[in-house]
Amino acid sequence: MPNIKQPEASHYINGQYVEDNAGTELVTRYPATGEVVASLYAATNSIVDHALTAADAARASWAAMTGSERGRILRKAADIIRERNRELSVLETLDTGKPLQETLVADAASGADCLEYFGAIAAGLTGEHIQLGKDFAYTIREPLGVCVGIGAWNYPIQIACWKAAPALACGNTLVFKPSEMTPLSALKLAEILTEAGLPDGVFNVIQGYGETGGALVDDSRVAKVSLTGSVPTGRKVYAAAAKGMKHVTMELGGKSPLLIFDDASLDDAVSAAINANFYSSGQICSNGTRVFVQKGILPEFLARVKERTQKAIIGDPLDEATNFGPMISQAQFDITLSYIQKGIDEGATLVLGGKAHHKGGLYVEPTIFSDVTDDMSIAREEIFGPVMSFLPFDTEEEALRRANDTEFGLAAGVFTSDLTRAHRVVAAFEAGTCWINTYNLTPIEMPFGGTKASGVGRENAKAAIEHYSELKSVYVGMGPVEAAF
Ligand SMILES: NC(=O)c1ccc[n+]([C@@H]2O[C@H](COP(=O)([O-])OP(=O)(O)OC[C@H]3O[C@@H](n4cnc5c(N)ncnc54)[C@H](O)[C@@H]3O)[C@@H](O)[C@H]2O)c1
Ligand SMILES: O=CCc1c[nH]c2ccc(O)cc12
Repeated sequence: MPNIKQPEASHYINGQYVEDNAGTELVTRYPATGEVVASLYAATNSIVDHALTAADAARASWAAMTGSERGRILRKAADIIRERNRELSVLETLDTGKPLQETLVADAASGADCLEYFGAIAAGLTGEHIQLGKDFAYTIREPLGVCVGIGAWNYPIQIACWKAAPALACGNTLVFKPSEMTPLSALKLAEILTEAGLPDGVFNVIQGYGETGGALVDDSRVAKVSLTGSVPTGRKVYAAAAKGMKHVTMELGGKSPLLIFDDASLDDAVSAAINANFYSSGQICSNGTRVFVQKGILPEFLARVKERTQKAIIGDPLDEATNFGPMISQAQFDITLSYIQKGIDEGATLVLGGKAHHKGGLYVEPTIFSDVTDDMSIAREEIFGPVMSFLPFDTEEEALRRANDTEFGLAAGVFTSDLTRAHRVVAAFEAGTCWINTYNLTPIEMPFGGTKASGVGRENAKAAIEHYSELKSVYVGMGPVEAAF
């Protein structure tokens, strides 16, 4: 493991590192070997208050700057992230265990894209003029105030940027709490934003477990909460935010369907099914883990997926040849293996994998099940691990009914060469993000988010602006004012 410089302290508030070693210790380990990467402390009440006080104090002057001024800082931060992509990617690999081959292209890079995108549109965030005869109205687009971001562990810097960039572009300030399992890259983002010229207090990072997140959500100074996490956490955070009538964005879990029709380009569909289940060792919220395949092509499709999956290079995530890494944590490793056992016990056929990988560490083999039925646990519950389930279907109507028969609604995909069918199917999907003849592409220019239990609101694209600002309506009477008496 490369020697990484320990962060100067656990938290970043008001443009500088801050420590309070009265907090609970928070140790982050390299999932490939269990070696300690860094040792930090969770926020005490005083750190939570310090961060919120800083964000509240910075609010007025940040909101008073022009969009162009704010945008310039975000774009500069994007440039610095790109210059330091390798260093940030190594850090992300150490924290998450994801292959460097992935983090070099998907994590900080997506964060930079996001800062650049919102940096570019910041100057154009305006209200509108509404002519009403001789009277008129106009709207003023205002920031919400102090926002709180709470992150999951699978895409730490990407999640921090997907929240910070739109929040800051709209003139809000932010306190971000990364997942307790991946605390490091958000601190680097804070350093970079300061270097890019961000005024102190506008972006703050504090570490902690769920209770720190809870303390942030409950604070009366907070106007908005954006959570990326599981559905059970989402329910708690949404309920707590509702007490204070706060705005929310909820980016939660999923059990997304991927429908492969018999007229699909099989090579493309096989690649998509592999990406949709094994990229990041299956630890992606929008993964297409229920792969519905039309009966006629199922044997060949399954054979091709199996053959290609056997070529996965499982190894040290820091080796750029590795394309399949360990699970993030012992808990995620145990959960995944227990679902695999449930799959076997409930009668699915294990086609490939199914075991802890012989290399040791927290590796679970890429696993494929066929003969999966809709009622099985592996077809109903989010696993968040490398477990692909094949479900055969006969007709479009049947596939759609079964695809939608879930509490989740994050994402869905369809492979077919029949364009009419493709659009008909996505129109019927109960999911916030859909793909036709591809899967899991999440460019910043496209809104991302879920319906049903998978979430509320959208990240990225212009849609995110509506979730980080609100409109004040102003009616202008040009006279005279008439009254009944
Ligand atoms: N929709 C998306 O964009 C998206 C992206 C990535 C991950 N996810 C989902 O995230 C989950 C995996 O991440 P995880 O295990 O870190 O999720 P999690 O729900 O356990 O934790 C997420 C974050 O919430 C915090 N938290 C926990 N309890 C809290 C509480 N009561 N109040 C405030 N904060 C609290 C945690 O400390 C962590 O920072 C999966 O379900 C996955 O699908 C969703
Ligand atoms: O889980 C994090 C966000 C996300 C959802 N789908 C994808 C696909 C590829 C990524 O790099 C990130 C994500």
